Amino acid sequence: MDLLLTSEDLTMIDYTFHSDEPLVLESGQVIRSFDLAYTTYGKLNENKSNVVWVVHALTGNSHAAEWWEGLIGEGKFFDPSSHFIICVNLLGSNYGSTNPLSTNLETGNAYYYDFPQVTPRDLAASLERLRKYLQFDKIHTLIGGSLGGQVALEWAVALGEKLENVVILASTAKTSPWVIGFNEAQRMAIESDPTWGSLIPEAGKKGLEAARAIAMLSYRHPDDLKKKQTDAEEKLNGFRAASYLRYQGQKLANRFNALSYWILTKAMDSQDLGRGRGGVEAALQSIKARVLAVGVNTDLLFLPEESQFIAQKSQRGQYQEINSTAGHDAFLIEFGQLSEILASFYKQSEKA
Ligand SMILES: CC(=O)SCCNC(=O)CCNC(=O)[C@H](O)C(C)(C)COP(=O)(O)OP(=O)(O)OC[C@H]1O[C@@H](n2cnc3c(N)ncnc32)[C@H](O)[C@@H]1OP(=O)(O)O
Ligand SMILES: N[C@@H](CCO)C(=O)O
Repeated sequence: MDLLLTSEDLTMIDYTFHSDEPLVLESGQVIRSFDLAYTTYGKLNENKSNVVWVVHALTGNSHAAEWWEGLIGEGKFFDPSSHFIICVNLLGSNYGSTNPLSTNLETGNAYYYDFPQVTPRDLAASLERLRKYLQFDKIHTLIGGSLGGQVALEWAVALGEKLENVVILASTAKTSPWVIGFNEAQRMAIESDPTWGSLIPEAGKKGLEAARAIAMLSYRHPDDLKKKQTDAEEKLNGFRAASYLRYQGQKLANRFNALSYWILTKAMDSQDLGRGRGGVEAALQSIKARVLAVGVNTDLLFLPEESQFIAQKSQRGQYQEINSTAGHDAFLIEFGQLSEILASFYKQSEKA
């Protein structure tokens, strides 16, 4: 496909990529064919050297300029007038890519609970299909946070010299028991929904509300809740923090599917960059690109030490920290700091 011809202006364009070639997953299972919904912003330059590939987090979608509005857009750090920005809805997610509600070609019915387990490495392999299709021999920057960072790290190892810079935000090279525990508690909440197990698209919806409420406690910091959810008046019931979590649960359940949530939290759990590569350190050392790992000082989920480790063990790694009371989700919120951190990272590469 010639994106030089299709991206004549700087507006957002939505596409769907279809792969007919079977994808063999780490588990040994095979997805016979799949779709990836993706969105581009800006215009590819002639030597295709301005590609910025964004990988979204757990419940994100390909509309990166919406959920990262402080970072992508006219006058923003990643400006479509100079960068060609692409973001793909991850396989398994319900924003247009093949997911548990899609048709399983083996049966002719929707996958539902038969959707195969996917890992961040599998998700990276699906992105690689699209890169080849688009004939991008180089990616200038690959950037992702949280689950998106896990996928980006996996892809950075596989891309080798084809990748120049990788930015990993609030993420990890190997999922900690703490994160797996949070995710398991959320899946237990989904399982306890009496509709879970039935073949309806809304299966597990109430359970997903509870799962998101649990997750929010890991995405925020106690100081953030104290600042925003303290009750002014004396009371015995009806606390702000309680209605906040209930609201957040409903907000997610109204836009996200519990089966996709299940698949993607399982993917998050399974991250081990060193699997089959002689360990995590060896895998990080094998990355050829410059690596910027960014932690959040108040992240209670993916700890800053995990980002520091990525930077320390990568050959060309550096660490920066976001200071925020927002907790883990600061990578989706603190645009000013993120822009400064990125500017300083690229400035150094100009000097090198
Ligand atoms: C269609 C799509 O949305 S696509 C996917 C986009 N999402 C993503 O990519 C995922 C990444 N984004 C996120 O996780 C989030 O949007 C974040 C982290 C960036 C910001 O989170 P938010 O929920 O907007 O912020 P915050 O935690 O401050 O909560 C604010 C919301 O809670 C509501 N709220 C705050 N306090 C209370 C309370 N005590 N009781 C009830 N509701 C409350 C606010 O009214 C506000 O509601 P709104 O979202 O309807 O405007
Ligand atoms: N808040 C993020 C998850 C944390 O990385 C999301 O909903 O995708």
